[in-house]
Amino acid sequence: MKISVIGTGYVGLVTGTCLAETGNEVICVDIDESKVEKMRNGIVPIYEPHLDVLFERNIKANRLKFTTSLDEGLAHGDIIFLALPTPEDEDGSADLSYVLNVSEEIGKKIKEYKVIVDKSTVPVGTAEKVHKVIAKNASCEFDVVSNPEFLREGFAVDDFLKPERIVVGSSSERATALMKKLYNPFVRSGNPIIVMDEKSAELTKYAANSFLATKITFMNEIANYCEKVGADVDMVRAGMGTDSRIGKRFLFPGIGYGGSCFPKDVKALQKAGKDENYDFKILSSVIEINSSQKTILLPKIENYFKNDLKGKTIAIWGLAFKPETDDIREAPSIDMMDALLDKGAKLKVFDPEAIPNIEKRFGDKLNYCESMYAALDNADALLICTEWSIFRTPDYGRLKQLLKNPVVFDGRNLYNVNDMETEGFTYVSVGRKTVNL
Ligand SMILES: NC(=O)c1ccc[n+]([C@@H]2O[C@H](COP(=O)([O-])OP(=O)(O)OC[C@H]3O[C@@H](n4cnc5c(N)ncnc54)[C@H](O)[C@@H]3O)[C@@H](O)[C@H]2O)c1
Ligand SMILES: O=c1ccn([C@@H]2O[C@H](COP(=O)(O)OP(=O)(O)O[C@H]3O[C@H](CO)[C@@H](O)[C@H](O)[C@H]3O)[C@@H](O)[C@H]2O)c(=O)[nH]1
Repeated sequence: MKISVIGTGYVGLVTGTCLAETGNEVICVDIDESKVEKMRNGIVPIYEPHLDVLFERNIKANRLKFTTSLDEGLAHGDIIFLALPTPEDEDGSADLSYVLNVSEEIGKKIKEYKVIVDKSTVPVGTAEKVHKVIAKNASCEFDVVSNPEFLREGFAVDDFLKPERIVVGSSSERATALMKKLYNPFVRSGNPIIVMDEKSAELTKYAANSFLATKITFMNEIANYCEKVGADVDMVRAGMGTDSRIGKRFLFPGIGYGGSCFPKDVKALQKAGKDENYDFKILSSVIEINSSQKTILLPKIENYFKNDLKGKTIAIWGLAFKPETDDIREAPSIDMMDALLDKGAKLKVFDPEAIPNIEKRFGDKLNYCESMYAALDNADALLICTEWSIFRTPDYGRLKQLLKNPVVFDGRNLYNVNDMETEGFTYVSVGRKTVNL
């Protein structure tokens, strides 16, 4: 099939590449000329595990192409995917300007039947708006489908190739048949393509993200309470998660959720509720709790240094909003670094992939280090913000040798509390016993 993808970010590039992988001819369109130039030269512009192999082989096979020309993209695809940003607007709602502006162009430019597929995360009613905007100028038939994307950064290729489900919001039999033909190769193991109306599809995405953000936030509250009463959140998590009605996943407490999706999507659903005079009380709490959770370790760090962080050097491991990505959008590390800098601390930071993006945000305010151990040299304490695998089994001897004080503030509960106690570290984590303080 001939496919065009408009917007070549984390979602668009993965979508385009994976659809080329099943034999489709794909053109990806992006307005960012430098990005398109890189991709034309065979460079993947983001860090996403396993994407490079598929990317390279589909470019070689001539199934995956890149352009800055919307005209070229629209002429090519029978199915046109919109994978455009829907960032948070000032009032918390989703900014639909990218989606609607491109839709307006689509209306002016298409000359034969096309299926326009919205893959961006958008509020209920957007498919209808997109349809109207295109219809204003369109001289041919077209259908608009809502097809929310559920991939996770860091696992995006696997999530796309082996989805647990595919949601298709469509009221056109013709468009639904094309979507099924396109996606059947991805659900051969029997996972469903769930067809529903457009509005329900749009809400499914916000509901799923808001539920997951709520699940994490609930565990963060349990963790905070564990500290008050001397319970261990790891034990509570194990005890709860084995109940299949609750499930083991997304129960990991820490310094809050971040990323390009949960924070903005929870706020967008809350705002969409408000617009209908519906008060999503649970979402308001989730937003509030997550905001304070991001800096939950700050008072503990201040307390350790007797409320004087001026001139103290803190080493930070992990800056991306989660492991296996270079994405720093809404990363808890940013809140922690802003707060620590504000208190006069100096920061030596390390992340396997996110330093170029962090450097754009913080410039020369941070000391960027080449390795996790380089960050520790002469630092007064270590703070862990992201659970990259390489941090999981550190050389404790080296840690003690390099740090001025053997103290670790762990925002992701990476280490066994008893091991840290035996090794002689002062160890502060989330929802568990603090040792050697
Ligand atoms: N990142 C994720 O993990 C994820 C997962 C599921 C859904 N989503 C949703 O998918 C959408 C895209 O997210 P993303 O993370 O891929 O965004 P992104 O910011 O990584 O990428 C968006 C791309 O669109 C391009 N663009 C902007 N305006 C354009 C235009 N007029 N024409 C062509 N290209 C244009 C940008 O240059 C950029 O490359 C959002 O609605 C997001 O909420 C994201
Ligand atoms: O038990 C957990 C799981 C996650 N997180 C945090 O939650 C955030 C989001 O993590 P994750 O969901 O793994 O990453 P995303 O790539 O943001 O993916 C989410 O957002 C995407 C964009 O909408 C959706 O497509 C995915 O299904 C949804 O999981 C990160 O800051 C994690 O550190 C926790 O704190 N505890």
